[in-house]
Amino acid sequence: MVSSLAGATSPGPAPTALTPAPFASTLAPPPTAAAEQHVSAQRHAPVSSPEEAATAPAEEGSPDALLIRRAMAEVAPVADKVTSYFYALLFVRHPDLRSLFPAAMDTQRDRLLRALLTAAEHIDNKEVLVDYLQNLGRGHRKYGTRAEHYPAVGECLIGALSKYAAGVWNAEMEAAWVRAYTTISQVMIDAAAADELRAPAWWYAEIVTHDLRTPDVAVVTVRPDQPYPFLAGQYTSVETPWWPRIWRHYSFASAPRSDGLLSFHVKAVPAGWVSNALVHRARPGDIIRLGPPAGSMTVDHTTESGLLCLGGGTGIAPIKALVEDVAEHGDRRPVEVFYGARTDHDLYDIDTMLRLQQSHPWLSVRAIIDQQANQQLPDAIRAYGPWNEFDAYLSGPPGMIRSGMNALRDVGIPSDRIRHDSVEELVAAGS
Ligand SMILES: NC(=O)C1=CN([C@@H]2O[C@H](COP(=O)(O)OP(=O)(O)OC[C@H]3O[C@@H](n4cnc5c(N)ncnc54)[C@H](O)[C@@H]3O)[C@@H](O)[C@H]2O)C=CC1
Repeated sequence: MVSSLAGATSPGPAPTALTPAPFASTLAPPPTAAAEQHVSAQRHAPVSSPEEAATAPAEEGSPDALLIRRAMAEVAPVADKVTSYFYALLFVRHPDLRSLFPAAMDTQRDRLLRALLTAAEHIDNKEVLVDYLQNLGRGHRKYGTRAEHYPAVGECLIGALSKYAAGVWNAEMEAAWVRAYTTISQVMIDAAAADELRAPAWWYAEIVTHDLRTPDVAVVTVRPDQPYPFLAGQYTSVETPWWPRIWRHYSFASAPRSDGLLSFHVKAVPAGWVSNALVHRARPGDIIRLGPPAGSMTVDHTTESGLLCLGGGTGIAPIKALVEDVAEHGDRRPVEVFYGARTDHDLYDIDTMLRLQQSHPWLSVRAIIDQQANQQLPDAIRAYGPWNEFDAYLSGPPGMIRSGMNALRDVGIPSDRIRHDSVEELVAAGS
């Protein structure tokens, strides 16, 4: 399945052969309301905005990275056009691929650009890139993506870039993109192939309980059709029967349970198809689909450091899972949870957290209500501490993650001891 990008390119000489693959989410059908989901967990994941990425110092990096960034900077002002043209090319030239994507493509649009920026930003940082792409490769199995689809995506990607970066595009730049895409696609294809040997592409799960905690937050518990291995602090993707091929990420709200059940905290957000369906439509007996587990916001059981956990809104879900995980390991490490919400009505899971606090002397839970405290969650930690012996966990809306990173660094926790979900999607959620 080696292919060439030749046909897709405009100026410049012939292409390098390529073993294709899509950038991050190009074949992934995702989504809309960015707030409806959170994403890939990474330890001290690089969080930068598209604007920052586009204006990153152009002079640093390998020759390929410089060429890639140059093209990115050129297309940044017309990102929407590039994305539309890319999908138009893909579906016209490869109509068989259309069925891998959701019926409504409007929400798909900016994911490609984000994925490109992420890949371009990290092209020199193999460790981060490989982790990210392996995850994507595994995650693409549930969309029905196969190795032979990747060349088509590569062709159309280069086709779209060469058209909109025409002012700077040349043979050298094209070769750099081809090399990058070849690497990217191969990592994804290999990860998917390895995963195929040990796990299904997706799981079916039946909703067993549906607990509406506030007018727009539900705790949904499901029973997967076969064992679902995961770690506390991870997340999965969820597809409902009402919106085929539209997947959203949700963190597991409990550590793995002996009865195999999984639970999620879902907030219905404006224009959030999946979240509204899960909160307002789903009932026990309904069947949803789950993708594989992902994310590295997990407890490091090799250390005895304390855990400082910040959970904002439904971001408390994985924090609860982490607390249960520490309890199950009998570690008795200090765990300090700050649970932030806009009003006291939004503290929908405070009873559970307080019950956990009662059972575990090493656990402290503090509710921070914006209105009452006159400050947002991350600032609250400054009044406590010292925190230099703690690892930190951040879970919540993108703006909270950003200001949480700053607050944590200010109180002496280095970024390599801070874990949180989400790289580029947090950014795209536009805090
Ligand atoms: N693993 C993760 O990171 C998870 C993330 N989430 C995300 O958490 C969000 C939850 O939404 P809601 O419940 O509506 O939360 P929300 O928007 O009501 O915020 C909850 C609290 O976080 C703090 N906060 C919010 N924005 C902030 C900012 N810009 N700077 C500092 N602090 C800020 C405030 O204290 C606020 O009360 C969603 O975006 C969801 O995708 C949800 C579950 C897991």
